[in-house]
Amino acid sequence: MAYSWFKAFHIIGIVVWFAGLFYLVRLFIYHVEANQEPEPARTILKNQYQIMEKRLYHIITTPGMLVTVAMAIGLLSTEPEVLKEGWLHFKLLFVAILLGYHHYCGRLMKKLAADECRWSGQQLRALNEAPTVMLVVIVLLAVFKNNLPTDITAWAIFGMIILMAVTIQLYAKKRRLDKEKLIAQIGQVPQEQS
Ligand code: HEM
Repeated sequence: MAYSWFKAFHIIGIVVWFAGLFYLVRLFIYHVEANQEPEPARTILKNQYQIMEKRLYHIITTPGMLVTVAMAIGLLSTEPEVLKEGWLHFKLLFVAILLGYHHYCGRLMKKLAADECRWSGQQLRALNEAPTVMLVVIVLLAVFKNNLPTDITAWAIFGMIILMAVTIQLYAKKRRLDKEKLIAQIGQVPQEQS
């Protein structure tokens, strides 16, 4: 029974942790792109994003991570023989990378606050794909364990995920280009009239 409770809250922790990780880097993107706004909007937006990032990191993301890890320790102490299984070793490798990513997001947040972040919006968008990859790999390892499927269904699902990711990226790019075009047009209107 204790094992099921640990597992349930392990999964709840994961949902909270990832919600925080995904939204945090999205806020970083808005924060960096606020530099393109004229004053006083730039300062107002940057200050607002800074507050939102801090709250999200300290009140949602880090507690989500702590619940996930604490419940994982509960799972392992209830059934220590799981520690000998190969899938768990692979999973722990990816979890270690994820923890590194979490820590790095905290550092980026401080750099943004100090106006020292050198990442562009485009680079941050690419960075925001990293937790998706880790989520997919870790969940597949946790569910399939040592029997990761390699049949046609598995490849079809994998292909669909890639297709969805590419479509989302292309759509986001199109929206950015449309916005840039609109800004350029608006910029030209007063010049044409004068
Ligand atoms: C902190 C390191 C972690 C450890 C030591 C750990 C360990 C475990 C263990 C022992 C189980 C129970 C397996 C079972 O009974 O079938 C489990 C379940 C699970 N873990 Fe983790 N985990 C960790 C982090 C994560 C992370 C970061 C994710 C997601 C990204 C994750 C996703 C899952 C899922 C989805 C299950 C449920 C699998 C199922 O019931 O089929 N775990 N974990």
